Order: sequence, then C-alpha cells, then structure tokens
Amino acid sequence: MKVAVVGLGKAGLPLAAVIAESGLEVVGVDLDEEKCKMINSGINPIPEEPGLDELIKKHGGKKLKATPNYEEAKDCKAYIVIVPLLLDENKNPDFSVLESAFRSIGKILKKGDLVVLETTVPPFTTENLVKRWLEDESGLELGDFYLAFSPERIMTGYSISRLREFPKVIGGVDEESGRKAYELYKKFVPNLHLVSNARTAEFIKIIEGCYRDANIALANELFKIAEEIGADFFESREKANHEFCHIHLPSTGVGGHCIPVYTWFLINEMEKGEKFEYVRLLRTAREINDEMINYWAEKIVMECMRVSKPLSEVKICIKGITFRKGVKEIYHSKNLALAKLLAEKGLDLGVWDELFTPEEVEKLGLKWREPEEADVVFDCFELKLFSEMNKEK
Ligand SMILES: NC(=O)c1ccc[n+]([C@@H]2O[C@H](COP(=O)([O-])OP(=O)(O)OC[C@H]3O[C@@H](n4cnc5c(N)ncnc54)[C@H](O)[C@@H]3O)[C@@H](O)[C@H]2O)c1
Ligand SMILES: CC(=O)N[C@@H]1[C@@H](OP(=O)(O)OP(=O)(O)OC[C@H]2O[C@@H](n3ccc(=O)[nH]c3=O)[C@H](O)[C@@H]2O)O[C@H](CO)[C@@H](O)[C@@H]1O
Repeated sequence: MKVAVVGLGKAGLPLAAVIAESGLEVVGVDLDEEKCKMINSGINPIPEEPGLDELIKKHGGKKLKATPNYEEAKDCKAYIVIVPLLLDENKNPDFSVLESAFRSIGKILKKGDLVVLETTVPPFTTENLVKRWLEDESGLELGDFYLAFSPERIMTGYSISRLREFPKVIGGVDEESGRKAYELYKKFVPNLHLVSNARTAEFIKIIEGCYRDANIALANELFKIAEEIGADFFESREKANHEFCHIHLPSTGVGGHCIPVYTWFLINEMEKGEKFEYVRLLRTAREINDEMINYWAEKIVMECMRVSKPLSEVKICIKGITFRKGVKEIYHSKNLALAKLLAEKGLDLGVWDELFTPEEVEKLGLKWREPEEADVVFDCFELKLFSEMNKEK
C-alpha cells in the first residue's frame, strides 16, 4: 500500500520516515523543491532530529520519494496531512495552507481512499472544513472516501522515539473512517488508541496544550509569590511535587508553535458563543504567561540600576533567545520578545544564543553580545540574573 504524507516539515518528515521504515511505500509531498531534492538524495534537512539521518539515508529517494507535485501521489491509497496552521493578527486560525493542501488532494482523490489530518486544529475542522474541501474538489461524498483525525504529538528533538513509544489517538468522522484509519496507523504506530470520533481526537490534542499553559501560568504566579515572600521557589517545587502534584517550571512565558496557539482555539470557540465564563482560566493563563516578559524586564531594569553607570550605558545581555532550550526555533519566543522589549525601552541591549551566529542575530534586528562583555546578564532558561554588583541572583 502506498501512503502520501503531505508536508515534510519538523513533524511530517519524521512521520514519513517512520512509515517508510515500517515497510510501506511513501510519497512525500512538499512545496519546497529544495527540501524534496535533499530527501531524495538521502540528505536529512532536519539534522538536529535524533535518529532521522539514518532513516532518510536509508529510505530517501527509495521507499520515501519526495515531490512538490501532488499528481505524483495520485496512486496512493491514503493521504496524511501535516502542514502548518497559524493564527492571524486577531488570534483566529488561518486555514489557508490547510485549504490549499486539501484542495490539491481533492483533485487526485479516488473512491476508497483514506485521508487523515494530523495538524492541530480547532474542534469541527475535520468534519466540517476538511470534508467540504475534499468533496468540493473531488466530486465524491464522504462514504466514497474515508476521513479521520490523528493529532501529531511529537516534540522536536524526540520525534522518532515519540512516534514509536508515545500514545497516539485516532478518530474518524464516521465509524468506518475510524476503523480504516486505525488499521492503517497500526502498521507503523505501536501505541495507538481509537477514540469515538474525529472531534474527540481534535479536543484531546488541544486540552493537552491547555493543561500545560494553565500549569505554567500557575508556576509563573507561584514563582512571583516566592520571590515576594523570600522563599526559594525551586527548592519548594522540588519538595512539593509528588505523584499527585506536578508544579511546572516558571519562565519568561510560553512560546513555540503549539501551546500559545492551541488554547486560543477553545477560547475563541467559547467566546464566539458568549460562553466567556467557560474559558476564564484559559484566558487568564494566556495573559499571565504573556505578561511574564514585563515582570522580567522590570527585574532586569532594577538590576541595571545597581550598576554604577547611567542606565542607558549599562550593557545588558539576554542569554538564550529560542522559545525553549536546545531548539533553534524563535516562533512566539518570549525570550526574544523580552530582548525586543528591553531594546525598545532604549536600553543598551545585546543578545547571545549558542544556536545562533552574530550575523543571524543581527538579521533579527538585535545586537550580538557575549555574556562576558555585559554588565548585566539574564539567562532566559535558567532564569538567572547576573551583574557585576551581584554575581548571581
Ligand atoms: N514541530 C512540532 O513540534 C510539532 C509538534 C506537534 C504537532 N505539530 C503540528 O504539525 C504542524 C506542522 O508543523 P511543522 O513543525 O512540521 O511545520 P514546518 O514549518 O516545519 O513544516 C511544514 C511543511 O509544510 C510544507 N507545506 C506548506 N504548505 C504546503 C502545501 N500546501 N502542500 C504541501 N506542503 C506544504 C512546507 O514547505 C514545510 O516543509 C503544526 O501546525 C502542528 O499542528 C508540530
Ligand atoms: C513536553 C511536550 O510534550 N510538549 C509538547 C509541546 O512541545 P513544545 O515544543 O512546544 O515545548 P514545551 O516543552 O511544551 O514548551 C513550550 C513553552 O513552554 C515553556 N515551558 C515549558 C514547560 C514548563 O514547565 N514551563 C515553561 O515555561 C517553554 O519554555 C516553551 O516556551 O508542544 C507540542 C506541539 O503540539 C505538544 O505535542 C507537546 O505538548
């Protein structure tokens, strides 16, 4: 059986490689021609993903053929889609990439084919929008083809191992679709769970993000309280956590493609129906996390005021600009937002990040600065503030 994976990004490529490794033939469709060429030559475009190099070397151009052309996937029996969904400036989902991908699949869809969406989406997306796009373009009706949702639950840096070990859920828009999708995925996902329907599978993925967002907001709030009363947050957390209590880590806020985006799916859905009281905690958690950069900016400015120089001449270094440690990704990065906020205040701000070059930092409109050359250093991952006056705070 031949399977198409549409979108060979950080989430799609590891999945395509794992499917190829299971013995199935895979056509990877991605609009990025360069990326397709690399994959077909056995070169991994995401070298930082452990375990992916060997799979691409083994299957690229063989069991996994990449192409920018949907026509080359027309003899596939299943289409798995994992292209991005972003938020527009009003925090509403921008479906344009998904729509374009599904309309392209609709043009080559045949009777009996299975389509599975993996991109995290608001509830109802699979059963309403995706079904409509496919029916519009193919002239077929659901029942002629099968449609399901199975959320991608990887974490960059652990993608291959997660696909092999982590529980994965799948749900069809109807019973038959769920069954067909489960049968296919069982061939390459060992820890697979069929759930009631696609809407439930969509919800499962979103609430995981909501749980993390709310708990990180709690950690951030408790951290501020601990600082205020002079308690050691990290020691307290370590001793408070046990089987039934898991206090998360405080931070400069929640970044990345996932968590700061998904919570809005539920907030928007409820607020559209004027159910404001149903999403009070989710909205507040978003606000608390987003406001953490103001809290840290204030602390940094206070530290600068202890240096015996005029404030505007104090050299600040923000250490770490990625949204989390070890991943070269700045989407929704609160560490980067903190650096920009300080620069906008007119302070002498430089940044340093082990994953970036000075040229890359300058392209972001920021100054490069080694921590050793700064008067005040804030380590975004360790949440440590250093200065000449106060070596470690
Ligand atoms: N990266 C993660 O950690 C992660 C984790 C869990 C879930 N996800 C989900 O995966 C989705 C995709 O994320 P990603 O990190 O892989 O994104 P990415 O930006 O790394 O890759 C997306 C890929 O899709 C391709 N593409 C765009 N439009 C296309 C189209 N019309 N047809 C074919 N290809 C197209 C792009 O060229 C790119 O290669 C996210 O929106 C999210 O829902 C990602
Ligand atoms: C652990 C995990 O499986 N996560 C995944 C997540 O991955 P991710 O890449 O977004 O990374 P995270 O680790 O969740 O961090 C996000 C942001 O939260 C900050 N943070 C984190 C923990 C904490 O205790 N305190 C914090 O402040 C951190 O600095 C960063 O900015 O999204 C995926 C995509 O859907 C999900 O599959 C999935 O939930």
